[in-house]
Amino acid sequence: MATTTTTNPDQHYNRLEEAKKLDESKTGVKGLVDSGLTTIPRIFHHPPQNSPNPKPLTRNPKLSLPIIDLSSTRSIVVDQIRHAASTIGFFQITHHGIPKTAMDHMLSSIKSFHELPDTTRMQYYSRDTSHGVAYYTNFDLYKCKEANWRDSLEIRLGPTPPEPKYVPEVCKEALAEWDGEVVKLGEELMGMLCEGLGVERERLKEMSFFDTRYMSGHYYPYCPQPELTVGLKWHTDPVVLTVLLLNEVAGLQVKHGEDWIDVEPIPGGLIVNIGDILQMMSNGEYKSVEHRVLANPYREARVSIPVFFTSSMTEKPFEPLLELVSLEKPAVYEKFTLSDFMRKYYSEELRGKSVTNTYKVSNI
Ligand SMILES: O=C(O)CCC(=O)C(=O)O
Ligand SMILES: [Fe+2]
Repeated sequence: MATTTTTNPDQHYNRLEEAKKLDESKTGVKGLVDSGLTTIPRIFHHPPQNSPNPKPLTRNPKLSLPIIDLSSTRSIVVDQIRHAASTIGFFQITHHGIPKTAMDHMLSSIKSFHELPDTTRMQYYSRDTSHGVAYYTNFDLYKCKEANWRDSLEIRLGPTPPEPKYVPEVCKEALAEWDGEVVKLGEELMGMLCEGLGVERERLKEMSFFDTRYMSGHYYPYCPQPELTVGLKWHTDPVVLTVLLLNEVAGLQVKHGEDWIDVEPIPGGLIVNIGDILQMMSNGEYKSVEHRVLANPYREARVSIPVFFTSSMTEKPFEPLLELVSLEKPAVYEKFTLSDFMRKYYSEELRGKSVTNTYKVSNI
């Protein structure tokens, strides 16, 4: 029987029942907040090492993400991107060419979706992503040990967008505009990331990186006990590259050594981070770094919209780019396929670096 109980004998609870109850409400954690609850269900309780309290992980206020002005001289930008991608794995970009109006429009349409009346929102609730649109809470709700205080509206952008009938009306207009802008930016970033590695950008195109992209419109409502849970557990992104649009409510943290860096979004800026696939293709040169989101203690909802770029070649064996492999620097990763990688990633709850580790060449 799939029922899980905690190891703490005085805190037995039926995990599966709680998961089902939440799922069957079809209104996510937003629905829980709207019901006026003051304590969070047991399924959201994280062990202290995941959540910021009672033992906060050390935080160094002096550390911050590099900010890269894309309108600077190209060689300087390439150098800054290469450096950030090889160290902290995250950077913030400004003057990236996407109009502020398109960003604001995208953020407000996702917020509006999550704030639609329950009965309207419920019609979209599903864990089936085959139509290209799915609204759910916690993609790994039935697999994870502890759930996150967030809901998501996942939308496939390419190679084929979903049929319009599946796309919530409040998002339609913003979405079309956003995809057009973000694809151009993604291509530009990828060109510069390749240049930083000394690799022809055509090499990544051959692998059809970038034809597959999807976005998640995440919504982190107010949490009445933010010290007991998280908005999103620490993880790395199982993709090539992520471009992340955030509203002004704080919460994202990036791991750097033993520190967690608070990400402070600049109005009009975007966050970029390296995914696991690019880490492996770059033979470990670029870093896919662990990050997490704290539970939102503010009445104002936190909205975040990552666009994930990846490839549609799910069965093609990938390996670190040969240009980056030499006698002095042998391949760090074995051949892998995206389908095998994704199967491993989703077979367990978010679990940080361990999936890329499974492809590490054992003798180095
Ligand atoms: O909400 C955020 O700021 C980050 C979301 C994220 O890391 C993800 O969806 O993979
Ligand atoms: Fe992420």
